[in-house]
Amino acid sequence: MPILIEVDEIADGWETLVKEIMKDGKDVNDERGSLTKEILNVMVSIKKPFGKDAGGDFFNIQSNSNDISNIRVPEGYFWKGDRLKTYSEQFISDDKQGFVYTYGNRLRAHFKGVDQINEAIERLKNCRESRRAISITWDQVIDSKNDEVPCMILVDFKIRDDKLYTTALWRSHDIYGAWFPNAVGLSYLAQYVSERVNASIETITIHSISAHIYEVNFKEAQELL
Ligand SMILES: O=c1ccn([C@H]2C[C@H](O)[C@@H](COP(=O)(O)O)O2)c(=O)[nH]1
Repeated sequence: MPILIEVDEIADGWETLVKEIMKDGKDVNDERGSLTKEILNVMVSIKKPFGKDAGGDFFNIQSNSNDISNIRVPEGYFWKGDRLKTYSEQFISDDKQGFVYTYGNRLRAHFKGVDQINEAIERLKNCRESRRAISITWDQVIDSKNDEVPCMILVDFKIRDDKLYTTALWRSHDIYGAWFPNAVGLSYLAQYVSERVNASIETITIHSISAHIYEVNFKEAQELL
C-alpha cells in the first residue's frame, strides 16, 4: 500500500519515515548482499522545507531567499553544516567533481550539454502553468551496465498561484543515511529555480519507490521509536 506522509519540515519527514520503516518495513536482501527493511512507494510532502519561519511575507515583501543553514537537522545526525552545504551545491553544479555521477551534472550537462534546469526555468517563464518543466537523470545507455547509478530519477517543477511545487522521484532511497541530505539538496535546487521564476517555494514532494533502512542502522533507527 502506498503511503503519504505530510510534514512541516524536512527533519519531521525523516523522523516519521524512519519510524514507519522500522515498524512496518519488510526484510529485503539487496544485490550487494545487504539486509534492509523496506517499504514500497512512500511519498513525503514537506510544507516548509526551509523551516517554519522561512521565506514568508515579512512586512508584505515577498522574499524568495532562504538559507539551507536554517534547516533543522535531526538531533545528533551526522549530515550537517558545511558537509550539507557542499552536498547541496552538487545539486546545482554541472561539475561532476570526479564522482561517477552527480545530480547537478546529470541535470545540467550530462545529456549532450543540455541544461535541463535552465530549460525548465525557460518553460515556466514562457508559461507559468506549464506541465513540461521536467528534468531527468537516468541515462539508459550507461546506467543499464554501471554499478553506481542515480537514485533520484526525475525532478518536476510546477507553478500554481505563483507558488513553486517541486516533486522528485527516487527509485531507491536509503532513508537513514541519504534521504535527509537528498531532501536538503533538492530544496537548494528548488530555491535556485524559485528565484529565477519569481515564485515562492511551496510543498516539496519526495516519492521513494524503495524506501529502505540498512541493517547497520537498525539500532540507531530503533532508538527513534
Ligand atoms: O542520492 C542517493 C544516492 C544513493 N542512495 C542509496 C539508495 C540505495 O541504498 C543505494 C544505491 O543502491 P542500489 O539501489 O543502486 O542498489 O544508495 C540514496 O538513497 N540516495
